[in-house]
Amino acid sequence: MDVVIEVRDARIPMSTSHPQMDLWLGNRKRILVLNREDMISTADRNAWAAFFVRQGLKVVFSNGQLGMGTMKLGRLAKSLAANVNVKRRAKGLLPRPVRAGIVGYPNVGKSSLINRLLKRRMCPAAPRPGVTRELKWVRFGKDLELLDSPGIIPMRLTDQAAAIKLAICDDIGERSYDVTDVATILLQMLVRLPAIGPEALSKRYRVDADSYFGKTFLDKLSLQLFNGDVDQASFRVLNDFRKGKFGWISLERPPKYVAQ
Ligand SMILES: Nc1nc2c(ncn2[C@@H]2O[C@H](COP(=O)(O)OP(=O)(O)OP(=O)(O)O)[C@@H](O)[C@H]2O)c(=O)[nH]1
Repeated sequence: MDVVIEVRDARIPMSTSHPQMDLWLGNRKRILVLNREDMISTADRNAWAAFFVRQGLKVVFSNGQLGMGTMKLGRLAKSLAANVNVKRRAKGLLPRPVRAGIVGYPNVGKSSLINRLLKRRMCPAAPRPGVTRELKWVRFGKDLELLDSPGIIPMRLTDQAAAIKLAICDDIGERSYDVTDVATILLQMLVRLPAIGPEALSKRYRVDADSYFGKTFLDKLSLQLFNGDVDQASFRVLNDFRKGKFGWISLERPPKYVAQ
C-alpha cells in the first residue's frame, strides 16, 4: 500500500485507535479519518481537529452514510502518494494507480466510505460489526485503488474503559459483552451529563428512578415495556443512544492542550 487510511469512530477516536497501528504502519504515509462526524457536536469536532493537527496527523472528518469528506479523502490519498509515479517514471516504468488501504476497528464505517466514494455499493456495509470478512480491492477512476479490510481489534482489550465505550458505540460484536452491564454503565454516564440527567431519563422511559440509575432502572423499564426481559430493555437504551435519541454525544474529549 502506498498510503494507509485509518478510520476511527469520531465519538471515540482514542478507543478506536489500535495500540499496534503505529508499529505496523511505521513510516508509511497515513491519513486519519474520523468518521460518523454527524454524531458529534461542532465543538467536539473542532477540539479533535486541533488535537490531531498538533500531533502532526492529517485528519479528515467524514460521514460514510451521506458521503461527506469522501472526495477530499480520495484527493488526499492521491496527492500523498504522488511520488510513487514520479519514482516509477524515473525508472522508465509506466505509472500505476495509487494503492490506498483502509483499516480500522469493526463498524466504524470503512466499507460505507468506499461505497460513497465510488457511488456504488461495492463493499458490503451494515449496522453491525464484523460484516467485511475479507480483503477486497476496488478501483476508483484510473488512478486510485482502495483496499477494504475486515475490522481489526486487539486480541485482548486490556483497557476496560475503552472496551465499554466500544460496546456502547457498537464497534465490537454483541457476543463479546454483557448487554445489561454495558447498558447499566451507559445509564450511569448519561445521568451525570448536564444535558441529560435523571429527569430526562425518567421522562423518556416513564420510569420513576428513585435516584438510582443502574440495573434497578433497567429492571423497572423491562417490567414496564418488555414483560420483564432485561436484555430487551438494555438493547432499547443502547439503541436509543446509538440512534442519537439523547442528542449526539462524544464519549471522549481530547486531552487539554497546555501551551509550552
Ligand atoms: N450515522 C452514521 N452512520 C454511519 C456512518 N458511516 C457508516 N455508518 C453506518 O455504520 C454502519 C457500519 O458501516 P460499515 O461501512 O459496514 O462499517 P465497517 O467499518 O466496514 O464495518 P466492518 O465490516 O465490521 O469492519 C452502517 O450501518 C453504516 O450505514 C456515518 O458517518 N454516520
